[in-house]
Amino acid sequence: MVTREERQNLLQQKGCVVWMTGLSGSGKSTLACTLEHLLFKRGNLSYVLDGDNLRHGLNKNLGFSAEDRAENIRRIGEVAKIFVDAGIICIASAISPYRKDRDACRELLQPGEFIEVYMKFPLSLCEERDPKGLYKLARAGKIKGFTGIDDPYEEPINCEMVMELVDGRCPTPKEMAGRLLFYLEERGFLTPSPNLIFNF
Ligand SMILES: Nc1ncnc2c1ncn2[C@@H]1O[C@H](COP(=O)(O)OS(=O)(=O)O)[C@@H](OP(=O)(O)O)[C@H]1O
Ligand SMILES: Nc1ncnc2c1ncn2[C@@H]1O[C@H](COP(=O)(O)OP(=O)(O)O)[C@@H](O)[C@H]1O
Repeated sequence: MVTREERQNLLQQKGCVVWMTGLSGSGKSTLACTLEHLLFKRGNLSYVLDGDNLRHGLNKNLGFSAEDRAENIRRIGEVAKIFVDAGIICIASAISPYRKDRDACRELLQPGEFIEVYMKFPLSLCEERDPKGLYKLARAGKIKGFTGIDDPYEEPINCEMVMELVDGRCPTPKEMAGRLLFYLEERGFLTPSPNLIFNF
C-alpha cells in the first residue's frame, strides 16, 4: 500500500477541498480557475470540479430539484474526498444552495480539510453579469426554480472565507485567489510538514 502521507510527500503538499459556494454568476468558476493557475505556477497540483461541467457527465441524470441538487453535491463531495486522499488540492465550485448538503461534504473530511468559501455578491451584480442569459429567462418565467429568483440559497453561517464587495467594488479574481493561496500556505497545505520524510 502506498499511504496518503507518502503521496502527499511525493507532491510536497497536503490534500484539501476548497469549496466555492454562491449564486450563479457570482464568480465561482472564474475564481476556481484562477486559483488553479496560481497553484500550478507555484508548483502545486490541484484539480477543479465544476458543478456546471460535471452536469454534462457524472451528474447528467440530475436536474435542479432539491433532491437532485443534494445528490449532485453528494457526488461532488465524494469525488472531492478521493482527490484529497490522492494528496491533491481539490477546488469544487457549485452553487450548493443547501447548508446541510455542504455540511455533509465537510463531514466526509478531517477537521480543517474542508475550506468553504462564500461568494457573497449581491443578486443584482450576478444578474447584471448574466453571462449565459439564464437570469433573463428565469425572470421571464422560462426557467422555473432558478437559484436566487424562485429557488432558495442558504448562506453559510461559519465558513472559512467570505468574498465580498470592498467599497462597492468586486475584488479581482487574482486578488481573491491570492487570499486563498495565503490561507493555504498559512495552514501548511502547500509546504510539507517537517515530519514528512521522502521515503520510497
Ligand atoms: N434552475 C437552476 N438553478 C440554478 N442554476 C441553474 C438552473 N438551471 C440551470 N442552471 C445552470 O446550472 C449551473 C449550476 O449547477 P450546480 O451543479 O452548481 O448547481 S447546484 O449546486 O446543484 O445547485 C449554473 O451554472 P453557474 O452559473 O456556473 O453557477 C447555471 O448555469
Ligand atoms: N472578480 C470578478 N470581477 C468581475 N467579473 C467577474 C469576476 N469573476 C467573474 N466575473 C465574470 O462574471 C461572470 C460569471 O462568472 P463565473 O465564474 O462564470 O460565475 P459562476 O461560476 O459563479 O456562475 C463571467 O462573465 C466572469 O467573467
